Amino acid sequence: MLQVEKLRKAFDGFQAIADANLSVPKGEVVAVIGPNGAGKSTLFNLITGHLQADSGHIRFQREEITNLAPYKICHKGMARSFQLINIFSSLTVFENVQTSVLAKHRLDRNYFTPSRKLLIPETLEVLESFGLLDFKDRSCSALSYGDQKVLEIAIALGSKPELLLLDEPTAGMSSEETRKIVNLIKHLSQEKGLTILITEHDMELVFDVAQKIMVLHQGKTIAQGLPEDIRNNKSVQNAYLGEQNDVRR
Ligand SMILES: Nc1ncnc2c1ncn2[C@@H]1O[C@H](COP(=O)(O)OP(=O)(O)OP(=O)(O)O)[C@@H](O)[C@H]1O
Repeated sequence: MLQVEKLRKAFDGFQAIADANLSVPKGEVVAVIGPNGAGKSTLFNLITGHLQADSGHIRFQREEITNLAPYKICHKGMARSFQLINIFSSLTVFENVQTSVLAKHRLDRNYFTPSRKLLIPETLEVLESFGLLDFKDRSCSALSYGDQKVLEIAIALGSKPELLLLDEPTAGMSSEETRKIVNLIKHLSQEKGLTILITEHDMELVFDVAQKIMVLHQGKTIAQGLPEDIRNNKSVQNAYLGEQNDVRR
């Protein structure tokens, strides 16, 4: 579904992505792991068009999407959540999800009908599937951190994507909130057949949810394969030596 080939990106001469290669098969959960500063967020920003690549290729559903604008990539069926929660905190839970459902149907610029009257059943359906129906009229700022993250994923899915990118979805979460996100990822993958690309420092989570793992080190893909192969890979173990997150744990 997604192929990244020989991708490169430098910031003022610093090669943040030096040679990234990644293949995400349809229907799988694929994790990108790597020590701090390996280039995981930069890679995500390149894939979603939030950064421009210097060279290399990104193909989504066999179509070249390298350096397209983020909204064009989104309309092709890719959605993401960010490392820091990215919701409109002054809007209600319902309004946040409705905004993304409207965008999917390209009704966010409909000047003739008040947008709050559009696509109500579809918005309610998304809220229900995420267990957020009871909170629909609440201001987002009143939600717990964990529920805000669930809401952010619900917003991303409001656009009915084929591929969902999750950038460190459990950063800063309690173990209970983390469990909720793990269950959500499994549900979206197993029940809804969604393809998911995730970056995460929590190795327990990665080995629990991912069918395939790609390891990034100093901007280069150093390994890509089944979780067990990655766990036993010597270069991966070396890349993690001295790091807080030991891949063998
Ligand atoms: N806009 C930027 N300008 C300059 N350098 C940047 C920029 N964005 C990232 N970098 C650098 O690129 C490298 C990779 O950063 P990136 O955030 O992609 O790593 P990461 O693997 O996501 O790290 P972490 O796990 O800590 O989130 C780092 O050295 C970072 O300082």
